[in-house]
Amino acid sequence: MNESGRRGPNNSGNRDGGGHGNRGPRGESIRNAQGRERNRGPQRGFSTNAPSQRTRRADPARLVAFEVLRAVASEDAYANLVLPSRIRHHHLDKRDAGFATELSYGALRGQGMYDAVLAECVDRPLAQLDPAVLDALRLGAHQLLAMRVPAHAALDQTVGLARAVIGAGPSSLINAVLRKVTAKTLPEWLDHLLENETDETRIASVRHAHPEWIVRALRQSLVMHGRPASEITELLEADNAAPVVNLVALPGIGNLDEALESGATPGELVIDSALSSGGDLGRMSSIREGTTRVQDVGSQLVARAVAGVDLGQSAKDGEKWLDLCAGPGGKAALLAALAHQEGATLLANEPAEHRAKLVSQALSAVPADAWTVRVGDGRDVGKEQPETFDRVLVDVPCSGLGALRRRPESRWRRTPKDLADLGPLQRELLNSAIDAVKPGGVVAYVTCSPHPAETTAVVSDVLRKRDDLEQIDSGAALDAVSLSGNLGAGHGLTAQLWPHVHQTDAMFLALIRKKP
Ligand SMILES: C[S@@+](CC[C@H](N)C(=O)[O-])C[C@H]1O[C@@H](n2cnc3c(N)ncnc32)[C@H](O)[C@@H]1O
Repeated sequence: MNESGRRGPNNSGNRDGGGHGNRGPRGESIRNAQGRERNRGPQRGFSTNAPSQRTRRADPARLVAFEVLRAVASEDAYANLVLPSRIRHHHLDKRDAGFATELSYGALRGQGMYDAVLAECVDRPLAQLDPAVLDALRLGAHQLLAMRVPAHAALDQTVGLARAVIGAGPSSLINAVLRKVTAKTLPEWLDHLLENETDETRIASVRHAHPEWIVRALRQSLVMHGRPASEITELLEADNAAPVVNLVALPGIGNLDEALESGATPGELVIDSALSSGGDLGRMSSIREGTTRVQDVGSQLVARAVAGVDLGQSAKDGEKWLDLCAGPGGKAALLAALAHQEGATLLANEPAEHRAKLVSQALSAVPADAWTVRVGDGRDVGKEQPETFDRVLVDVPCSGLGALRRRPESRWRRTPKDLADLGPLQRELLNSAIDAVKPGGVVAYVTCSPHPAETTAVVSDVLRKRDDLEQIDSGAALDAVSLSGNLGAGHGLTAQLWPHVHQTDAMFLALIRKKP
C-alpha cells in the first residue's frame, strides 16, 4: 500500500476541476509511465458544479477497475484473471492498463482498511449500500488516499463513473462520502481509526489491510520457518506492494530477447527469468506462443529444484516425471521443457477438466512427445501407477496465503476453515505422490502458503506414518538451482521462500526421497 499519496495545496486556477486538469486534448487521461495521473494542477480543489453538471463519462481505465471489482464481488471472480480481459476489451494503452491495475488491485487489497474509513463517512452500515456503490466508493477512497491522483480528479471521475454505469441517483451520495474521505490523509485516518487500539494484531490488521487471523497466521508461519516474528510488518507490506511480474523463457524452447527489448530486466534469482513492468503482455508474440511465460520466480525455483535433484543416476534420459496437481500448468510447462531437454517425459495430472485444458495449452509450446495430460483425481495415481515415476511434483491445493500480493481479493475471501478443510486432501495427495514414486525417486511437496498447517505439519504427519522415506535438504536444492547459490530459504530440511526476503511468492518446498 502506498501510504505516501499525499495531496498538495489547492494552488491552481482551474476552478471547475471537472476532469479537464488531468486530461489531454481529447479528454484522455495524462498519466506517467507508472500509469499514475500526472499531478499538474489543483489537488485539493473540488468542482463547484453539482454532480449532475459534471463528468458523465466513465474514464476507460476507471471503468476497467470498476468492472474488476464488480466481477470479484458479484461473480466470485479472480481479479488477476478478469483484469487482462477487461483491459483488452476496452483497448487500454500501457499507461491506462497500469493505472487500471494499480487502482483495482489497490482497492481490492486495501478493502478492509478502506471500508473502515468509509464506515466513518457513511451514515448507515456499509452492508446496506448498493454493492456497486460500495465498489465505486472503494475505488474513490483508494485514489484519494493511496494514489497520486489529484483529489478533484479522483472525485469527479469516480462520480462520473457512477453516473455512467450505476445511475444518476447514487452520484450525490458518492460525492458527499468521498468529500468526507478527503478530510484526512491515509496516515491521519489510520491514526484516527486506531486511536484507542492497543492490540498489536488489530493494529497491524488495519494498518496493513489484512484480516486479523491472517496477521496471526503469517506471524506464526515466520516463526515456524525460522524467521523472527518482527518481520511481520515487512511481510504484510510486501503483500501490499504492486506485484512484480516474472517471466520465464522455457529452457531449450524460448528466449527472453523480445521481453528484454520491451523493457523487462534480467532476473537475479534464477536463469532464463526476467522482471517485467507489467501491462498487457499478450502483445508479445513469445508470450502468445507460450515459449515465454509469466511465472513467479518461486515457482520457477521449486520446479527447477525437483528437476535438479541428484538421484545418483548418471543421466535423466528415459526418466518419468509426474506433476500430480498440474492446473493451470505453470510448473508443468517448465518441468516439461526441462524433461524434454533431458530425454525424460512428464505426466501432468489435473482433475478439473477446464484446468486440464489450460495445462494442455501451457504445455503446447513443448514438443508433444515430452508430455501427456491426465484428467483425474491425483489421489488415484499412486494406486493406479505405483512406483512408476522418478520425480513427482505435488503442488497441492492450498489457502494461497503465500500469494496474497498476486490475488488481491483472496485475503478477504479466505477463512481459517479453509486450512482445516484442505488438510486431509493435502495429506492424501502427498501419500499418493509417494506411492507413485519409484524407490530411489524424489517427491517435491509444494504449497504457495507458508502456513505450518499446510506445510510442515502435513510433511511430518505423512513421514511419521511411513518408514520408506527420508527428507532431502530442500534449502540446498533451491540454492543449487539459483543464480546466487545462497537464498537462505532452508530451515531444517524444508525450505520457505518469502515475498519480503526473496520477492517471490511464499512458496514452501519439502523434498522427500523414497529409500532405494
Ligand atoms: C496449487 S494448484 C497447482 C498449480 C500448478 N502446479 C501450477 O504451477 O500452475 C493446485 C491444483 O490442484 C488441483 N487439484 C484439486 N484437487 C485435486 C486432486 N484431488 N488431485 C489432483 N489435483 C487436484 C486444483 O484443481 C489445482 O489446479
